[in-house]
Amino acid sequence: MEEYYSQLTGAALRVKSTATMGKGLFAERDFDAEEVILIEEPLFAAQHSHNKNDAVVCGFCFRYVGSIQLQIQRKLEAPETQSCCYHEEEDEEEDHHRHGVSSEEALALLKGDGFSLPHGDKFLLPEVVKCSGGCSEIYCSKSCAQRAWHDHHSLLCDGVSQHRDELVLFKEFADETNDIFHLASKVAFACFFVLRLCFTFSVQLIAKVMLRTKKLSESSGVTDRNALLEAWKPFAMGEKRLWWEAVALPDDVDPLEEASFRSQIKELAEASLSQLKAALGEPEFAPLFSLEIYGSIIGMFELNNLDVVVASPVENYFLYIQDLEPALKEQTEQITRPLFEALGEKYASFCQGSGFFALHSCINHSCEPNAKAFKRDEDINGNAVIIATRKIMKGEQIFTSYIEEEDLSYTERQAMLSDYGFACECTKCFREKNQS
Ligand SMILES: C[S@@+](CC[C@H](N)C(=O)[O-])C[C@H]1O[C@@H](n2cnc3c(N)ncnc32)[C@H](O)[C@@H]1O
Repeated sequence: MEEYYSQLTGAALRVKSTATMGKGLFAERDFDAEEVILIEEPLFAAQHSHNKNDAVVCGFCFRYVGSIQLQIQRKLEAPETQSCCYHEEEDEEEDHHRHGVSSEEALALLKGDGFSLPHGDKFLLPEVVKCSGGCSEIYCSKSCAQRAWHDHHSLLCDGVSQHRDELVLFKEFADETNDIFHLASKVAFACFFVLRLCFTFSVQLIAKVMLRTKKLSESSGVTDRNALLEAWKPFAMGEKRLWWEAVALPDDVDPLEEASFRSQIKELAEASLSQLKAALGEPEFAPLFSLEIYGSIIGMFELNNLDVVVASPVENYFLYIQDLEPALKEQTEQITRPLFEALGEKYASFCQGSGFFALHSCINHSCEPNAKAFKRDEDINGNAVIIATRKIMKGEQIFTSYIEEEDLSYTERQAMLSDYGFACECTKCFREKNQS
């Protein structure tokens, strides 16, 4: 384990076992407060499907692409209720920000002959590079397109896949799972959302392992079995539990119904696995398609998934306009105001996804953390960035907080963390537990 992680950490960090929390990430040198501890690319990641109109980004590194004009156009074209997190109150609030300019009117302006967004040249974005296989995936550069292709996309691209129909069926199955649940709607929603995410992730992970296995057995001549074990290594390291055992029991499920809830989830995984087998299963990869492995892949996401967030250049653009000197601002807003008004709250919506990060997922929780995930202005892609929140000395373990409410009481914090499936063993909890 330490050897595998040492290839990823470099000299400043180390992954090693802890007494009570499994493995953890440790500082191998001092870090100053506010210093960047880690910048890490995801092993795999995906933009949430409901976010695709809010942010047009590279399918590999999540950088915004095209132009500010294209980004605004996509936001305006998005159907009103496309978000999975649709809240009526938010929509009402959004309406207050609109002053009678409809999306259609704003789009007509944007697409009008000779329209050019004032000061758009101060916010240049990389040109859109289309997938060479002919599907709808887009990238910010040829290099990202090639990396995605070799990493997983050559097995999944609609334009070239021999199993296109099966992949579509698998995806549709995930999309329709909310009908399968007979329990309360909140439960259905939570599991539905996880399963959709897991569709994207499991196919990406499995395609990635298959392609890497093929490459390893071609280049080094090792047996398929050994190559498969080597390709699986990054995921073998991730903390895993079977999904149907790891998932927290939702509040609205009667504890007496727990066994039935877990067995429904297991059946769901089983059914989705048979779709996945039809789409990607090749005999030499049979071990990847067992229910135990599939359940633990989904369980690993459940335990280790991290948000992928990229700030919006559209928000920065409108902030820039707002800060122009008064005469220029007035002149510019003659053109941009209708767009701003039609966008409403959407002007600030940003890129959202989830990802699996080899090192970030080794960071344990503390209710008095010494680090946090933080994006600086220059962090314009989906990489995770961890910074120190105080001076950290060589040898200390790096901790972030998994919850936002670190000031709550011991009992309240433990209750929140039980949703993550563990009892917190951090120094603050240890102190407070012994005081009470
Ligand atoms: C994202 S993983 C962190 C890495 C993990 N320790 C490992 O071995 O892979 C989260 C898991 O680490 C353990 N963990 C993290 N913080 C903890 C804490 N404060 N107290 C006890 N266990 C903790 C729990 O098992 C939790 O489910």
